[in-house]
Amino acid sequence: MKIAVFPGDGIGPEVTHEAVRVLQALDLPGLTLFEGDVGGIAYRRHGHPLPPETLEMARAADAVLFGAVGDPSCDGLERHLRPEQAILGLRAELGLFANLRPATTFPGLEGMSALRPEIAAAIDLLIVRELNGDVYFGDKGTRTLDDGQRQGWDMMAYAEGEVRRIAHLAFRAAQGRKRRLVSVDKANVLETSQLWRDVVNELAPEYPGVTLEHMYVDNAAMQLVREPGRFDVIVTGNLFGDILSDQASMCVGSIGLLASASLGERETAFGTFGLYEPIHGSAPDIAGQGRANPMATILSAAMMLRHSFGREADAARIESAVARALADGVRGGDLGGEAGTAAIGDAVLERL
Ligand SMILES: NC(=O)C1=CN([C@@H]2O[C@H](COP(=O)(O)OP(=O)(O)OC[C@H]3O[C@@H](n4cnc5c(N)ncnc54)[C@H](O)[C@@H]3O)[C@@H](O)[C@H]2O)C=CC1
Ligand SMILES: CC(C)CC(=O)C(=O)O
Ligand SMILES: [Mg+2]
Repeated sequence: MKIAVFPGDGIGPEVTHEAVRVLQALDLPGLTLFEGDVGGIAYRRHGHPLPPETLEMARAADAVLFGAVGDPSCDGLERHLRPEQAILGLRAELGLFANLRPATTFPGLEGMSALRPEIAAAIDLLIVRELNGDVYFGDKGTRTLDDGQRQGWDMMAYAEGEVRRIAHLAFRAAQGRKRRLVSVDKANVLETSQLWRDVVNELAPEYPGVTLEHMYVDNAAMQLVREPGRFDVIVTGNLFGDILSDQASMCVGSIGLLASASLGERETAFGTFGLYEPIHGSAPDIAGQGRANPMATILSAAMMLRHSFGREADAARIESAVARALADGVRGGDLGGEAGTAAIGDAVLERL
């Protein structure tokens, strides 16, 4: 079991450290961890946010545990050298087209939701976000118009094959859950979205047991806070999925709680190769203070054991330890409490 660990910037190393402690406590057979540089730290050490040796390390591993990248001091760099290119590059180079972002209420935490507790209590949804296309990967630039103004532009595009593979994955995910799929787009305005909707509709007859609904993204943002319990699986593009998942995190209680798995088609001896990371970023505002909540990263390690190593029992063990810590009142600053990063890690370890 070879795991490449890429801590990255800001709170990335702090939260990754706790997730590694949890993995090490599980007595996993043949567990080998190796660490690589990504993001701003990699730019400073190697002149590039995703150095070739880091990419090689990812390719040689069975799974990647990723912290976060992003450093305000790098925001003035040319775009291809910015820290964020590390995660975009890994997703593209490793063919990780499917980003699974589950959001489920934790018992006892309903009061921490930004929503009323009785509304938050019903949340149990999965956002399936396409991760290799959309405006994030289209051509982009800044040009000067005839009247002398600067204009920034980014191309949004989806090929039907890209939509088809993520839609199949989402239909199958819905089959294994409550069999309700909501496809989120902006087909009333965008051609990209109209194609998305057409392709999803073409596949629907292959999944007769799944109820398919289409929803415009503006309405979806509203429904997510009005009645999040109505959602089971949401499938959407890269940009909309990025935004809606941060929003879903506050419906549950904190961005420090939501994990993710990024999967492609590569199979290893143990399961599907994947990259696992919290949905949050490097949080420069709290970095270096030991205040970050590591639960999202710890829960991402659980997703790794499930999807990349077929170790459901170990995954469930971690998830239940996190849930029990929360039920026992262990709260980071993001949840109105006093527990620091290491104390939260300790609390999870004690309950494993
Ligand atoms: N996958 C990645 O590596 C991502 C990187 N980023 C990058 O991270 C940097 C900061 O971006 P922001 O927009 O501020 O988003 P962010 O997710 O880093 O932080 C947003 C807010 O949530 C808080 N927060 C985030 N994670 C937390 C945790 N585990 N515990 C407690 N509080 C937490 C932060 O303190 C901040 O107030 C940027 O450079 C951005 O590009 C952003 C999102 C994803
Ligand atoms: C930093 C971005 C590239 C991505 C992002 O915000 C995310 O994946 O959640
Ligand atoms: Mg994001």
